Amino acid sequence: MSSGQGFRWRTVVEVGLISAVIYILIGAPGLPAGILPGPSAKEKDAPAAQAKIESLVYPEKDLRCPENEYDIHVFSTAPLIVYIDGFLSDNEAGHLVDISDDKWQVSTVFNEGVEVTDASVRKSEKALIERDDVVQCIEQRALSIQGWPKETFIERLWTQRYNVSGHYALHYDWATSSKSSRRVSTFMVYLSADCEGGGTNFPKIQKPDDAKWCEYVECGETRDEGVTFKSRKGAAVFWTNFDADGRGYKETIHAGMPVTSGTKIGLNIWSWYQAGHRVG
Ligand SMILES: O=C(O)CCC(=O)C(=O)O
Ligand SMILES: [Fe+2]
Repeated sequence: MSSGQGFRWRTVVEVGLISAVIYILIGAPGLPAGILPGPSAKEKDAPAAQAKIESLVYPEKDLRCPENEYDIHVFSTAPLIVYIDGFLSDNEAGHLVDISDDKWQVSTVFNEGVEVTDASVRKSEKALIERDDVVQCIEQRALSIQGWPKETFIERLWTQRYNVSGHYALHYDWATSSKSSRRVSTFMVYLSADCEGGGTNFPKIQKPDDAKWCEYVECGETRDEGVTFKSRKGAAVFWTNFDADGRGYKETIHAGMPVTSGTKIGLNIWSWYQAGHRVG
C-alpha cells in the first residue's frame, strides 16, 4: 500500500518537472518578458557584429594607384581633426558619383540596434558602391594617410546624397565599440558640393581664431555652434574617434547641416579596428 502511494507521488513529481521543462522550452507563454534568462546583450549583438566583420575590406596588395596631390591642414590634435583639400581628384569624385547612379536607397539609422528610416534624424539617400580599382585606390589612400594601422580595415564604402532639406542630425560615428572592435576614424569626403548649406558641423569644437581657416570653415554670421567645415568638391574632413586609452571623443559629435539649395554628395570612409581579423 505505502510503496504504491510512493510510486504515484514520484510520477506526479516527474510529470510536473517534464511539463515545466517543456513550458520553458516553448518560451514560457504568459510570463512577462525578462523573467527567464534570455540571451545576453553580447549574444543578441552577435549577428550585427558578424555582419560588421563581413563588411570589412582591404585594398589588393599589387594595386597600382595614381599619385594624388592633396593638402593637409591640421585643425586640432586631440581629437585629431584634419582638413584634406584635394583628397580626391575631380575625376575620382565624378567617377564615384557616376557609379552611385542606379544604387540610391533611403538612408537609415540604428535605433537600439534596429535599422530604421527617420527623416528627422537623417534625411538623405545612400549607395553601396562597387569596389573597382578607383574605389580600391581610395581605400588604399585612406589607410596610407593613417600609416597603415595594424588590424585596421575599411568598411565597404557608401556614398550619400542630400537634396534640399537633407541633413544628418548630431551623432557620433563611434556608437558601438569595444576593446577589440571599433570604428577608429572617419573621412567625410565631399564629391559634389553644388549647394548652399551642407557643411559638417562640430558644436563642441571651437571656431579657429586665425582667418586663414576661412577657406575651409564657415566664418560668416551663422547660428551654428562650434565649427562648420565647408563642403568643397574633392576635400575631406578626417578625424579620429578614440583617444589613446580607447575612450570615444565626446568632441567628435557632429552633424551634416541642412542643404538649403542644390545637392550635396558625400562619401563616408570609416576605418575599423578588428583585433585578430584577416581579410583573405
Ligand atoms: O554629411 C555630412 O556632413 C556628415 C555625414 C555624417 O556624419 C555621416 O554620414 O556619418
Ligand atoms: Fe557621421
